[in-house]
Amino acid sequence: MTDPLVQLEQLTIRFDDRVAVDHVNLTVSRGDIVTIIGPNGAGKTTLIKAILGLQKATTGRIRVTPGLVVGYVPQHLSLETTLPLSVRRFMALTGRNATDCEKALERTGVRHLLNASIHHLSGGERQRLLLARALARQPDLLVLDEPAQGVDINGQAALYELIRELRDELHCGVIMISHDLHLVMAATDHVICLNQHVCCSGYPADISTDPAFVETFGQRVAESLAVYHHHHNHRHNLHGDVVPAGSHQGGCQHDHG
Ligand SMILES: Nc1ncnc2c1ncn2[C@@H]1O[C@H](COP(=O)(O)OP(=O)(O)OP(=O)(O)O)[C@@H](O)[C@H]1O
Repeated sequence: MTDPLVQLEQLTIRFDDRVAVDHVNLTVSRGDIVTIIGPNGAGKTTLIKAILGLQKATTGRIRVTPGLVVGYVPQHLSLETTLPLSVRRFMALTGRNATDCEKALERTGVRHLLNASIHHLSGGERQRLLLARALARQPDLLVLDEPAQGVDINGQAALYELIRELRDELHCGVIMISHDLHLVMAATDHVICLNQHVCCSGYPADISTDPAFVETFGQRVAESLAVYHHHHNHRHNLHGDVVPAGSHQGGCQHDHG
């Protein structure tokens, strides 16, 4: 099924005179797992915030299916550390009943922590709790901002596997930001390499061999993911600005074809 949940059309977001997101087209449908990769400051979180309705478009359109239920796992969770807060209470803040909350915790593998203080959770446990909170809403769309941060390497693979399973069970769409390139390549249907604008996008196997990817992430990363060459019509520097073809400024090189 290809029910579009979110469509971005030529989305551009500027902060003063700086372009954070530049003419991005993107569709997330039910059943999709779309992963956004890109260097620091590439506009990934800004793009996600636009999908969540937390950031206005400067130009372009953000279309969201009416009544869309979104489950969001943020990059940072700021909590008042002096206030005691158990996992049970944290989950109750979703407004879902205890059974739904416990089911969600069970599904993400942290039900045994029900009475633990959320301030004492490990990085991996915290991510699974945040995923359970998102899951308790029975979302149509899961939005995950670096879901595997603080998770050890074995745990990362398991977490991405869990995300795939949840996609299948809920038949939801998933859009996530990730820096774990190897795991992303294995666990994603569609990758978008963002550097303000979309440098390259497609199936993981194609992206990993795209020169735009090589330019953005460096030769070493690219070599570990295999490389092929195709046509380019421009380059851009490390700030994401387009520079004329043939220029030797560092950055990402690609076409929009
Ligand atoms: N509210 C804001 N006001 C002004 N500038 C902002 C605002 N939010 C983000 N920016 C700028 O927009 C650019 C993109 O930021 P964003 O957080 O989207 O990048 P990112 O790709 O998620 O980076 P990272 O990988 O480091 O998390 C950055 O230069 C950032 O400083």
